[in-house]
Amino acid sequence: MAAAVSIARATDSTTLQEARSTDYIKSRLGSSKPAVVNDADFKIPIIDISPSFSSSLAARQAVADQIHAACTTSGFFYITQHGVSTASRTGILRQAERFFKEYPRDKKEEMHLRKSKLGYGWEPSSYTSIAGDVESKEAFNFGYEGGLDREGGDGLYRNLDGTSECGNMWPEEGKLEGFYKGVRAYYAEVLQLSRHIFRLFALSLSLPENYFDPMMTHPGGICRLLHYPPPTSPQPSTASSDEEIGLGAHTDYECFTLLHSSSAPGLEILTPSGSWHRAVPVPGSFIVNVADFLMRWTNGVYKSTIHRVVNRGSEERYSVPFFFSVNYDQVVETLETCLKEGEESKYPPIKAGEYILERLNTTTKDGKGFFGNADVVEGK
Ligand SMILES: O=C(O)CCC(=O)C(=O)O
Ligand SMILES: [Fe+2]
Repeated sequence: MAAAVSIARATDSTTLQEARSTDYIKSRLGSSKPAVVNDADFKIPIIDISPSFSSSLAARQAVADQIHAACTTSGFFYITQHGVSTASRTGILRQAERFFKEYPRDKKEEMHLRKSKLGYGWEPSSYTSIAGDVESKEAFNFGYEGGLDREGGDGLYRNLDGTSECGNMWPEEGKLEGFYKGVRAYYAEVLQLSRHIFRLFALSLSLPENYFDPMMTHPGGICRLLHYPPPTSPQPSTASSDEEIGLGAHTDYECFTLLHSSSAPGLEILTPSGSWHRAVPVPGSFIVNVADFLMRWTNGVYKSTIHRVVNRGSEERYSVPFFFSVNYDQVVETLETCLKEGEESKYPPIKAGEYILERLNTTTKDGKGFFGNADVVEGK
């Protein structure tokens, strides 16, 4: 991989109209023949990653090989025996529920998304829309800050837009006691786990295990608390054209996502034939999915698969995706080892933070972002 690249255009821009169509999302995922040609090959394996904590390289490689198989087919897999404590996992879901149910509405308004240049803060349902649907989700978003990282970085962390002041907005401690403590305990653990998994991704691509280490010295990691209320009317048990969408069809933008959720299902993954596969929560696991950077590094060999959320049941669904990125000032460009003789990269180089911010901004009505934008309400 070239050490320095000059980028004529910072990103391969997404226009608002383009960003609203599933066909467009698909087109962003490359045009080469997919490794999976039918749904029968589409698997979401459950991978016990305990051997990856072994001192034996062969044991770590064996886990990485299972990751490789998942990433080249569905782009999704569950991980178990990952080491993140039950206390943190239970704690973050409890804090999510408290925030959505107990934190006063006027206080939520004070930390509204439109006050953030970075997509952080309170995101009321329907304020944003990823694919033009009216979405039932309500969210709270926050990013990396030193206090959330047990290992500490190299001190060079920069926001998505290159600025350096902390952009997070937190609920008032007196009004939601213990919220930050619960969030920090969880974030610190999933950040550490993500660093570990990123090394497994390197092994999975036959790269040295520490290949990506210089790219995660001050990594970005956006964490999202999400609430999907039960639908207002009974939903079909399988996909139809008129369901109440929790979160519209999309791919994730970063390296990979670690998803933790309550027991209510909702995540649906687009299969090669175009049907929606329901990924039920497996107790104690995380769902891991390949996101766009890994797709771009591998020239599409690793699948950044379209997914969405529909709550079809009668329970509230809470979920907590953690979007692990490389350093936001890192350029992501196709790995030479992933290009066959004479093959061209399908993806121009991009700067990590700029790409993520641009894609986040397309979830607003005018495509220009949340900041200062009072009128972003979506709906068809
Ligand atoms: O809530 C979920 O289950 C998935 C959320 C998701 O896909 C996202 O926020 O990117
Ligand atoms: Fe997602």
